Amino acid sequence: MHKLLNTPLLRKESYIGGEWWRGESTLAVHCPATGETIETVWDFDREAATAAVRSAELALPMWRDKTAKERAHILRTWHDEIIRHTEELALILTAEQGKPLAEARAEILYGASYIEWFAEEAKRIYGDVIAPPNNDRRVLVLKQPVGVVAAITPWNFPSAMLARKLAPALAAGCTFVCKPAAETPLSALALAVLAEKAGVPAGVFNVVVSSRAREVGEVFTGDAAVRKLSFTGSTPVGKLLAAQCAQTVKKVSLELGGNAPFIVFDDADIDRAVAGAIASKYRNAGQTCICTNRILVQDAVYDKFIEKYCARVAELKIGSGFEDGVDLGPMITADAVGKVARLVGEACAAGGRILIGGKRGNGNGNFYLPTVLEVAAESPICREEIFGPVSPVIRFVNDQEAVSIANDTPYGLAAYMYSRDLGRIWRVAEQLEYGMVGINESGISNEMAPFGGVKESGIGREGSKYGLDDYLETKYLCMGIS
Ligand SMILES: NC(=O)c1ccc[n+]([C@@H]2O[C@H](COP(=O)([O-])OP(=O)(O)OC[C@H]3O[C@@H](n4cnc5c(N)ncnc54)[C@H](O)[C@@H]3O)[C@@H](O)[C@H]2O)c1
Ligand SMILES: O=C[C@H](O)CS(=O)(=O)O
Repeated sequence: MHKLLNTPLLRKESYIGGEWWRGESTLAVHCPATGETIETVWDFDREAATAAVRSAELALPMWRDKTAKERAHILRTWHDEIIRHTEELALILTAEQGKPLAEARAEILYGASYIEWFAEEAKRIYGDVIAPPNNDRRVLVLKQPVGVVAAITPWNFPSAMLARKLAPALAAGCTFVCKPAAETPLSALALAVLAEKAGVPAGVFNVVVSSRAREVGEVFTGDAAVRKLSFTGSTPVGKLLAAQCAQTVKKVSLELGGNAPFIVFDDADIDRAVAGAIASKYRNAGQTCICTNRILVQDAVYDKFIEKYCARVAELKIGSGFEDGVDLGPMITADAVGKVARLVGEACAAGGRILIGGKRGNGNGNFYLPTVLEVAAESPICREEIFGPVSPVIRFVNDQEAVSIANDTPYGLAAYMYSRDLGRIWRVAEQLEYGMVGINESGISNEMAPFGGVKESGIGREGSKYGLDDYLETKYLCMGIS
């Protein structure tokens, strides 16, 4: 395996209460490009999850009572340590998740940007003094940390999705326990190494690695000391966890699945639209929540778009994320490849036509060729989150048809539209039932913007000035002064 093995950031133990825990059983972490085992890590269960919650509960008063400036300094130091170790973190990420190194480096920097952002926002948590209804009292509002936060994160961005949660939580004065995806635990453990180095106090940040997700989830959602669950993952699991949280009325942040439409109108800059669609569709081999899931192209420019788009797809290079010049790495597992193959087969059975790709890649890795197929809006592939390198393309006639097709899904995370008509942009963007809309731009993710969805794509926002609210409680003080 790549030279990453010699980095002290590579840990087997889970990080609980400021200690590195060794367990009684292990789980293997595989390289999706080759199938080889890159590391075995200790595999924990509900007891360790409970111990982590107790550690976070014990550390809460100390962390909550630090000044905002003290918390900000520690977060900023953590950010600086991450930046200093970007290359090692990126190598670990590519090894366990498979994405090209350039994307892995970008993810590390992207996650670090949330820690930097909320180190700054920590000092901007404001309350209110409100005009009283009577002169014998004063009305005040305090913002206070929610308390112990539990997080469960996915394998597709194993570093950034964790950073996007821990940053606002710790900035607000909360303490934090998390369970990374069992496919990609190493990135979270590497962040814990740097947390310790940056002076994050024991018990403030805890990482529990487990193959028994349900067990750990039952602790995180059931323990009354946990006052908030922040989950990023599939919509079905998000629904299950939210229901479990209801028993103790926890706050929840849910960043769930997507079914992004990418709408190309007849007045669009076609070259810009092609570039935007390639970037949005094939990043992380199509395994991102905001990947384009359906491409809608207006009749008058359909043939021109298809010709240019397929030419660009044909140039995409797939291979190991460690290879120079690779555009697409492997998918996370063989099952993930199987799901994509099933969706393509169903689309073809329903009348879809493959224009390029449509089959598994060579070698023993989890590869699927970048694929474009023409489908009807009703095709089964348009109903599911593909989460793979496949572009279904749909032809439409008028604006209202495009909006109707785009909104015809339970999901509402990201949508994209390309047009140069200002009136059309406003009319369509306001009608799209999505939390985020890219207009002539598909690179929409950054720490300064509120990331999140509507409908069955989630609850809450991550990043931006709005992101801190999800980790704060509002307390009203009515002070009699007579
Ligand atoms: N909206 C966003 O910001 C965002 C970001 C990344 C991924 N996602 C979504 O995540 C999905 C892909 O990630 P995934 O395959 O890891 O999703 P997943 O829902 O299968 O797993 C996500 C996490 O939940 C855990 N988990 C699974 N079942 C659980 C249970 N019963 N109890 C407790 N924990 C459980 C997993 O171990 C993992 O850590 C896609 O749907 C994608 O759209 C959304
Ligand atoms: O997969 C979901 C991620 O949130 C995508 S991004 O890294 O935020 O663009």
